[in-house]
Amino acid sequence: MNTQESERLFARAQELIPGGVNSPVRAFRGVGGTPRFIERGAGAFIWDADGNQYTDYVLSWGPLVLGHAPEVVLKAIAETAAKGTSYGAPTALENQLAEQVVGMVPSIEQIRFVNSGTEACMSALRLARAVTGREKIVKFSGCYHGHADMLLVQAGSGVATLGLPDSPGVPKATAASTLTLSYNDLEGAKSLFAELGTEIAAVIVEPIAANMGFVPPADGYLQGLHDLCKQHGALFILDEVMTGFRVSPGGAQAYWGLDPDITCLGKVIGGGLPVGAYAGKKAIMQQVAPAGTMYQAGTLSGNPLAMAAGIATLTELQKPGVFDEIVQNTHLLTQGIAHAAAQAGIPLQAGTIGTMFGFYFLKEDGVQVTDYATAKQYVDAPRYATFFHKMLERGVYLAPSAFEAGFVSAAHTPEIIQSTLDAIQESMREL
Ligand SMILES: Cc1ncc(COP(=O)(O)O)c(C=O)c1O
Ligand SMILES: N[C@H](C=O)CCC(=O)O
Repeated sequence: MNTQESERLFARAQELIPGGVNSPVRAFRGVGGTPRFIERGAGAFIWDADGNQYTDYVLSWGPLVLGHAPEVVLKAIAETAAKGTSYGAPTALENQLAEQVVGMVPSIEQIRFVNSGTEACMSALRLARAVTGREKIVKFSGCYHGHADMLLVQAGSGVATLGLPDSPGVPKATAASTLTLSYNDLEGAKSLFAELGTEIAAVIVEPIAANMGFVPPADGYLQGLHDLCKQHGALFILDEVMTGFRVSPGGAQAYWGLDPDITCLGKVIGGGLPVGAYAGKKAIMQQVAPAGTMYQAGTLSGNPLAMAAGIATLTELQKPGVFDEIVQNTHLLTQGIAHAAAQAGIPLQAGTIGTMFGFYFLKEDGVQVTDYATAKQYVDAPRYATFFHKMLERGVYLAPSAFEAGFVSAAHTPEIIQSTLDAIQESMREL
């Protein structure tokens, strides 16, 4: 495979941009080699600067649930852009996307749009602190909620991939108000609340821990966390930036029957443009300025192009059969991955919920990853790196890290999935 142009672009990028990338996970540090510079995408495929074609299971890290460059989204963006790109004043499009989200996601009564998942989580926590008058927050090791100071504590995603310490630059006092627990350990949460319950403003959790690979919640775990919050007067924040409109059209909360106080959204809600949102019960959201006193703002928040892309994406996703078909194809893929590993005699843990999936190469049989500690202990990251490159050579683009999830889109047909499975079988046989 010729990658000369990507290599040339990467060399220049490293002179201009730290590490050559504008978000660390893109740099291939977890798997080695040169990141591919992408020139275009269509449907399930992307093409790099050297003209190589890949079936894409990263999909811009989740947002592209309809695949690359879907006509409905491009048309909505073009029609909106023809009228202007930003006004810094309200538009009907914001109402329209808000109506859609309120209609789709069970717990949401009001929503505030921002520009990224980071902003959504950061603002949700400020709101929780404002509402409760408390300062401490609880997060889970290996979960990632963006890069706001108080959330860069035992974080997942690139922080986990690069094995970084908690980031320099985060004030000690800020980090001190973030308490961390192990994901899936309800007893640990109970002990913490028994000790510090009156000081805790909120628990923030990824419903599926998908920034340390793919770790589903144990039965009753998420509801158990919410019950603890209720008992102690803390708010329960569900970070659905990744799971929103992916685990089900109503997100993980609809899938598991949860009723969070605040929900964080991002990725799919912007249809591939930069959008995030925090949302929840009206009584809580009414504390946000100018309805209330908790301040949060944004020059480009509710940007018309982004709103139009989000509306088009969610409209398409709600058409009969569209979501279910993606789910079926995601299952097909995950079953095939597990089957290929079994045939090759490779210890593997694979999982899928909705349109998300993930798999770990394990160091031994009979172990299971349930949290960040077991992910670090049991996952064979070097084997994933070898596999990743074999797949890349065969034209399949997976997440360049053993600790990230995968995504399927409406453009991934059973035929495309089958050709990926053929590549998986061949690659696993060579491991
Ligand atoms: C669960 C979760 N929350 C928050 C974020 C932060 O979103 P963004 O990268 O848009 O700031 C991400 C992804 O990056 C995420 O996966
Ligand atoms: N795992 C991250 C988000 O889900 C990857 C996106 C990024 O940080 O660039």
